Amino acid sequence: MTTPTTHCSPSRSSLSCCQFDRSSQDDMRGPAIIGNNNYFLQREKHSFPKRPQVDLSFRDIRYRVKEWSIRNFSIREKEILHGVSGEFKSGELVAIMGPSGAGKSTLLNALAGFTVKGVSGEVRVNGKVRSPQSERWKRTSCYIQQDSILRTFITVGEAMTLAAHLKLGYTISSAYKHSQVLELLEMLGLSHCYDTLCGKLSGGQKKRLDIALELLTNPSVLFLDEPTTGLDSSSCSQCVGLMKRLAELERRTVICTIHQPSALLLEMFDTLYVVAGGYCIYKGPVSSLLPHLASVGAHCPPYHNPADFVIEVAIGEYGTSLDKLVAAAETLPNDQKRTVALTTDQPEEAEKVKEPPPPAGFLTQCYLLYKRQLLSLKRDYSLLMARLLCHLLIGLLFGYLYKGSGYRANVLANYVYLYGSLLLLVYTGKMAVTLAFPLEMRILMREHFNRWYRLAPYYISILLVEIPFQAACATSYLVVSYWLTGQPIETNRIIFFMVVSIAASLTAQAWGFFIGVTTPIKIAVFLGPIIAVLFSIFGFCIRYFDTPHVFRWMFHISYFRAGFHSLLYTVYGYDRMDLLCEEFYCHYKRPSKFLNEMEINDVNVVNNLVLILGIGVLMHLLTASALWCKLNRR
Ligand SMILES: Nc1ncnc2c1ncn2[C@@H]1O[C@H](COP(=O)(O)OP(=O)(O)OP(=O)(O)O)[C@@H](O)[C@H]1O
Repeated sequence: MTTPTTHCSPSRSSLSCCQFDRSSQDDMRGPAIIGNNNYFLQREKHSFPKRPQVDLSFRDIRYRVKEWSIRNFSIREKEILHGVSGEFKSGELVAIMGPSGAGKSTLLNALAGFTVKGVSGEVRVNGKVRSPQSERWKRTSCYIQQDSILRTFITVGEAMTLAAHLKLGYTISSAYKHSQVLELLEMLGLSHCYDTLCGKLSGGQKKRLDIALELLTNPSVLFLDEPTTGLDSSSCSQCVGLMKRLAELERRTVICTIHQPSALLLEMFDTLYVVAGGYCIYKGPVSSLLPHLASVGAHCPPYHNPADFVIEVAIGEYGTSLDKLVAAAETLPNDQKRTVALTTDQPEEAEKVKEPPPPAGFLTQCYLLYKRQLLSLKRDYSLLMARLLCHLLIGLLFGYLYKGSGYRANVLANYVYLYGSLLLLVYTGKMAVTLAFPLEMRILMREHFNRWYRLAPYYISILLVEIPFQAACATSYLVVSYWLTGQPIETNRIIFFMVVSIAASLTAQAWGFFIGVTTPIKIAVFLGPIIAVLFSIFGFCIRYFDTPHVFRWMFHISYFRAGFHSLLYTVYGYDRMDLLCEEFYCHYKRPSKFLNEMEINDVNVVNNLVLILGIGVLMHLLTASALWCKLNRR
């Protein structure tokens, strides 16, 4: 494998950075000047499977959310979109505009099917009612979020190749997929970044890579949430120019939300849909915007940017009320353009339409996602190394502090060592994933929604990395500290000790996944430790019969208690011989005496192990269910 570069370099393509810079300058001169020098206007070779053209219409779209009102101490319903309607044709570049908080992203999310909960109304695709969850719709469309969410430590080429394998499966040859990848990268002006790490791309390049990744299946409808936000004017023009080209070639429907574009950029859009306060105040061609506003008494001053003007009108700066604008928008004629949907009257066109190849199968998805995880970790191993080193160092420290406590009759020191060890393994197992997972969520949301893979392979690929690593960390700690503290060197005891400790650590990790998935990061930070401590006190220095009745159930479900008692029994049970007494009298010279007094003289280690692992499996199932709900019940 080639070493990834940290900046775009001319590799695998005749196109160079110098050409890119020149094209950027061309773009700044406006759309009319974008010529053959520009990457984005290079001819598409049409090697992608032809996809159906899609006309999208929507009626009475409403979005309601339930809000908790502290003042009234009740839940109230708030309507954000108030029954908007419209129609977007294939081959059109559509801009959804409006003041901040008008409902642009909400409308885009509802149309894309990204938001389902709370949305009512009807969306039709080529005249047929669309279900947002339908597989057919998901195959036809893609949704690109505002923030570019890419894995920073894989290269552009690797990201594209992996996406191609996942999305296009293995029914088509790797050579064909590679040619698709190269063609798309060339089309989007990213060929020279093939070996560049995604994290090192510029904002504009990231946006284009986002688009390239989704274009692999050649979707008919592209939804983009504020694709130009955060870009300079040159990159904005490039981005809108690219979207325009995507709409024109193959007559895709490209719909994006946009913040106050320049007059030049605005002209590149075919259709404008202006939202204010959750209502539509204009829908139609860009060229008809100013005449329409003039008809309601809002005259655009000369040399004023129409995009700025319509926003100013929407927020009432020209004295035109929202009601008047909404009423005027309702009188706008529907688009009379011919519907270009592929229906039975166009059999030869319809014949050319192909379903994209089936995506990779379950096991292949697991393998590819696992490979991606490993690749990222290989390049960014500092965190893993830190985790491993910390375990080793703490093992040395504990070993030093409790040196020899394993064979001495000073049982209390060993008792504290065993408790501390388990607490350490529970904390490190839990917190590492509790905090890391919320960051993963955004990538998962985007890729899962765009049908890259299913949830189960994704989750399995994460576990295939996290479980062995946590087990390795725990082992490194246990080996060092077990030996230094002088615990009994007997095969069975060593095996039980290691297995129980690692199992408890992995179950804590499962809890960590669950907390990370179900709670916001700020709450997860303290909820994780609180739960760990809560379960740990039941079993440590408190006996079952001393525990108030109301808390006794905690004994039965505490994997910490099960783990701790099993460790004590493994070390002191199974008829262990007398401990070394270096003083005149040692109360716990006989290990069985200690176990008797702690009321843990009949521990069944295997049963406890089953309980620990059972809770771990249960937590993973609950995590997967919570993830499924998050992904599918938005
Ligand atoms: N789930 C929700 N709960 C409560 N309010 C919401 C929710 N989703 C959106 N809103 C509110 O709806 C309004 C519209 O939000 P939206 O994100 O669609 O605005 P926008 O036009 O895209 O704004 P911007 O341009 O600033 O991103 C905002 O006032 C927002 O606070």
